[in-house]
Amino acid sequence: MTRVGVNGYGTIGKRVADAVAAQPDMELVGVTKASPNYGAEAAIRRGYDLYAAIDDRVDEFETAGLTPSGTLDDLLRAVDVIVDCAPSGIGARNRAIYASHDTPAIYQGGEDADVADASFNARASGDVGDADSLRVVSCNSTGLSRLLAPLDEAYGVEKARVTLVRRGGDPSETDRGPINDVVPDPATVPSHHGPDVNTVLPNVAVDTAALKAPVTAMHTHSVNVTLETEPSTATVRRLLGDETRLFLIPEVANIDGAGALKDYAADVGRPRGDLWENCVWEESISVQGRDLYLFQNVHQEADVVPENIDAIRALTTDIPREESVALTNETLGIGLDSLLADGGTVRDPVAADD
Ligand SMILES: NC(=O)C1=CN([C@@H]2O[C@H](COP(=O)(O)OP(=O)(O)OC[C@H]3O[C@@H](n4cnc5c(N)ncnc54)[C@H](O)[C@@H]3O)[C@@H](O)[C@H]2O)C=CC1
Ligand SMILES: O=C(OP(=O)(O)O)[C@H](O)COP(=O)(O)O
Repeated sequence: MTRVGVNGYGTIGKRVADAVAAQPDMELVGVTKASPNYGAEAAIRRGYDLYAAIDDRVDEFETAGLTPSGTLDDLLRAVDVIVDCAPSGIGARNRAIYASHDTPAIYQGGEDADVADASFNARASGDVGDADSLRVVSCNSTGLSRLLAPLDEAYGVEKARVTLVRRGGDPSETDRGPINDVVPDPATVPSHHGPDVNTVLPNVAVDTAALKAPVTAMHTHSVNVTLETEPSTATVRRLLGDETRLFLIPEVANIDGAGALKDYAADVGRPRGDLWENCVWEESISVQGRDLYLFQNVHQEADVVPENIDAIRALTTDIPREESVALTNETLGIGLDSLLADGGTVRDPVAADD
């Protein structure tokens, strides 16, 4: 049983905590919060042991009636691995604390790649060897790595070009922007996403350009990949459809954007309406010569969560990657196979294309 702590119970941390608690081979020892806000109260209501992320704030928790089980140091003494889910940049500052306890650590994509011994994506990374720390690449890079790895293996990727329309902030981030604009962010090319993908897929040529839009639900990627061979549209659809962490949205489902996707996720019982899979519009997948085009959406709050679970196993056990992925998928319920997929309007043109 791997004893796990989560440092930073925010958007990512609370989801990672739930996912850890669902694993048969992991024990969630506790979670930290920096302040005794509604998130701290919710953690206690969910039955998680709450620790103060910052030593001298214990009084604040006590005053709020949320007496913590201890501080981050206490948590680190009780775990085999810590998952850092603190705000971007704080993870790098926490590194020395984890090192002082000799505690293996997993960091998130808001940190620079050199925060850890290796960057990680369950589908794309090679063996992590004897790494003592891993960094799960960002939500957008996770979405791109899951897509590009099978394409490169099957057909070879000569060059991928991706335009990312990023959500301005998460639904709870009222202070985020833009409010009424679409902003190149960064205005320079490439954005950090292509180089981030290369930390797990070093041999795949990928250029990324990014914008921010005043939406909160999901990121949208417009993808063009020049392949080294000329597969048919049908075979690419089949290849991507066989990937467990890619959900091919059937045309007949009439899901036209992030609003309907999140609605569907909630309707089928996903916790918090989370979509752990990349969501690829099946009818958008088209091959012209060696050029592949498609649109996909990425739920930024959720897609890195299963990757964190597989990163924990990669860091602390000898369980083979495929076994870990299968167990994570099974315990979380990953693999949205739409009941509509075989009866919809999309399959007919595919059959004709074969
Ligand atoms: N929100 C997103 O869309 C995604 C975020 N990430 C990355 O995940 C990491 C966490 O991001 P979010 O969950 O969005 O942040 P968040 O702001 O929602 O949550 C961070 C949590 O850390 C706590 N915290 C503050 N100071 C701390 C400290 N010194 N030590 C420990 N905890 C502290 C806060 O109380 C808060 O609960 C960042 O690296 C981010 O770039 C990665 C993928 C997607
Ligand atoms: O890791 C993320 O995005 P990224 O892949 O664009 O770096 C998360 O969506 C966090 O993005 P934010 O830095 O806008 O909060």
